[in-house]
Amino acid sequence: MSRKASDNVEYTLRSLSHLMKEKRRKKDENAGERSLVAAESYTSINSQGATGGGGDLERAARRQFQRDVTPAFVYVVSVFSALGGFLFGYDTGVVSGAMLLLKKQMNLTALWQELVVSSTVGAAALSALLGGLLNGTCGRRPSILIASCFFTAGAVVLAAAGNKETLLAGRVVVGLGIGLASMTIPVYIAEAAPSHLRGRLVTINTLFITGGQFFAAVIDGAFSYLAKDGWRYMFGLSAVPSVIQFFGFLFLPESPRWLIQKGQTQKARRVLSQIRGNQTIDEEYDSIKNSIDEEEKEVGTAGPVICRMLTYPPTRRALIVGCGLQMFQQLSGINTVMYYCATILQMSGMQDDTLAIWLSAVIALINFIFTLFGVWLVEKLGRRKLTIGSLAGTTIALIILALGFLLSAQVSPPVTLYPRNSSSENSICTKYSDCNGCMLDPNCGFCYQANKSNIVESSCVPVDKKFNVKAALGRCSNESKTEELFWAYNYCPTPYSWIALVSLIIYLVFFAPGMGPMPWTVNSEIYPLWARSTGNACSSGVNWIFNVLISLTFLHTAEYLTYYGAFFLYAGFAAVGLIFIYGCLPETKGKKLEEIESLFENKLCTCGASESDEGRYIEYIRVKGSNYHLSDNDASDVE
Ligand SMILES: O[C@H]1[C@H](O)[C@@H](O)[C@H](O)[C@@H](O)[C@H]1O
Repeated sequence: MSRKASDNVEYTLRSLSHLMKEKRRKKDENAGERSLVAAESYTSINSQGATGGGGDLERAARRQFQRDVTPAFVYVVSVFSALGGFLFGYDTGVVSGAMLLLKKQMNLTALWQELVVSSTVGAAALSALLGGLLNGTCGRRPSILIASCFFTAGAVVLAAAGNKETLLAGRVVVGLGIGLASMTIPVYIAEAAPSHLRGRLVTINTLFITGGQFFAAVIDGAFSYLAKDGWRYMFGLSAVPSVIQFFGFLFLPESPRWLIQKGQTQKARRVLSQIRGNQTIDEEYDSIKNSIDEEEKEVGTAGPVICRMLTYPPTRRALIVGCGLQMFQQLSGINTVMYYCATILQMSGMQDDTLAIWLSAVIALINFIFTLFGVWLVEKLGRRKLTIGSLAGTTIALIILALGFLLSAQVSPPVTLYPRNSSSENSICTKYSDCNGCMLDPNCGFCYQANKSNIVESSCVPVDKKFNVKAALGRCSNESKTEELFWAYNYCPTPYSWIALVSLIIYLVFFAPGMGPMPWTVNSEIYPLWARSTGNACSSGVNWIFNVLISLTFLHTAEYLTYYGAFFLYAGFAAVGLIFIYGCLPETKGKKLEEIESLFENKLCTCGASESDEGRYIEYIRVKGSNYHLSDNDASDVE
């Protein structure tokens, strides 16, 4: 054995024996047992692999220890739950590709298209708000089972829909599932996870949301070639994960915290032992039970939960932070980017419909990959730093996006050709003197003749409302474009269009790891047990309401404020959000759910717990500079 390795082993054994003595002295059974497990595994690894050198030993010990501390079952629980996140992402994402085919096959007017898209989001808002009641009274598990029934039923109705009314009904049913899943799943995972992994496991749910959005974009691309019934497959496929989730949850347990709250002691103990593996659960059980009893004494049990939450300062503050986070997530325009990225990409010069669909898939993939970064970063940086860094980057990206559009608007090509006999239909568009004005009017498109990338002659003409891909009359009304004649609907040919594409990517690189997942993660942890369902119902409801508001108003906002105005507006919202989060979001990393309420005891906006706070509840054994996270007790034990 090398000198360095033998030093390490000796040092470790001394630390461990010291730790065990301390533990025995304190007669703390739980912590003592856990240390023993770690000590045994560490010593056995040392005796087997001493030749491997200090680094290998340390890594092996850490791996062994993590296996002991985190049984695989909690990962199984999280992944099955996160299938609900996948369906949330899939069902909100798939509609844009399905719509391209549907509007032709079912002759959908603009109003019907808008109804089919936003009915889901509206229903999600409603069911998220009502889901709090279901969660509180029936439990998390039945709520998830009901959500998967909604997902499956919605998928079947949509895939079989014979008319637009059935289509609308199917989208509403799917929306009910999305809303219920979006508020229940983060809570369920947070209540089952051990505190040192909670952030990571809840963030996996958002990873699945973005995964669902990416998968939807790929399915949209693949089935877009099946012009006749491609949309049926797009919608119907979502029945597969929802059925898997349903059957999985028949075997998965109820949240132990909910069971304790409802007084189902034996069952709660059984579930807790099941998800904590070979660790003793007495300490965790007692701390949950005590905190419920104390809260009941302090807040009482009379009256509706929302009233108690609003009159009790810590939960009122938590609610403001939780709803604020969800509101600013949507106000920073993520869904404008996700729903309209094909349009935004077309504006940056990609004229081909299929190419735009595939590029949307690339954008969704970027969102997914960078959410994965969030999963990795959340337990390293903590929620606060991650959210602040993410929103700061998002704000800058929005400003660049807006500047890109501003620059494009300034060099917007002028209209040079006006029809000689302007009919009434024509006159809506003849009032525009350049492409920018023409593009912003949904009734008009820009028809231009280009000669080696120079625009020679151009006019603003009414669009053929049915397909948007050609003009209703005059030049460009013939679908077989001549070589030099181009039709630009919703965009203008300018040399600065690439800025939109680049800033869209920067936007997602910053948004995805922090502002995407953190509002969900933080909301799953900041409320005490009695207020958790209601708190999450309210904040998820706020998320969906602002989602509808922003995505429904984007095109109108762009019409009134122009595109750069709209993005400057979102940048302004994001900047206000940054101030709010900087002032009000405390760090919850590593804290037990029962400890988090204390962060909201002081008046709002003095938060931002320092790293040194962790000394209170994180125990380390130091092996020459390497820290092994052992238990959630007082660090002074090992000093
Ligand atoms: O956290 C998610 C995620 O960032 C999605 O990409 C977005 O579409 C949702 O609205 C949001 O809630």
